[in-house]
Amino acid sequence: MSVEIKIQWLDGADPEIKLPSYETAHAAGGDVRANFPPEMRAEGVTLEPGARALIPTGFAMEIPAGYEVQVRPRSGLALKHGISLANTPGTIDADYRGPVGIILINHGQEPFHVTHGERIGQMVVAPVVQGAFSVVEDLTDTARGAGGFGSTGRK
Ligand SMILES: O=c1ccn([C@H]2C[C@H](O)[C@@H](COP(=O)(O)OP(=O)(O)OP(=O)(O)O)O2)c(=O)[nH]1
Repeated sequence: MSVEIKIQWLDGADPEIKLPSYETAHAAGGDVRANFPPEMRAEGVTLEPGARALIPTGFAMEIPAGYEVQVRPRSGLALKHGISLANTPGTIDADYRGPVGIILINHGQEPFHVTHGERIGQMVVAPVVQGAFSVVEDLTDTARGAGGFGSTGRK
């Protein structure tokens, strides 16, 4: 299934850069690209080891109510270069209309150069269920009870 996600290019964005794109027929995530303003296009951004940076996508978006967009790392960049997102998965709310940015972090040992148009993350559209949080005196008993944080061991 698909839902319409409206994209608006922001001032200074390069409209030649592709919109988030599904690279295979059943890809869950659409790859999203760095879209730098004109003054940054030539040099891009270099992330030193341990550094993080907000990388612009160049667009704002309108997600239908009842959905979110999750921004996730790309496994190839993670494996080869240690590049992830500092807040993975990033959450784009349906009522957000500001610039969408990708918070890259370099967990690798080498500087990583982000070029204009490079695919830096992937966007997964997901349904949202809001919780109706309420205070109660007692919670129902379960076999697990308070066991957690490794209580069942490692094997
Ligand atoms: O990787 C991200 C994460 C968030 N956002 C935008 C969309 C999202 O709807 C908004 C707020 O994100 P979030 O709720 O994660 O941030 P917050 O730190 O709780 O800020 P706020 O108080 O504005 O909600 O920022 C991005 O562009 N990229």
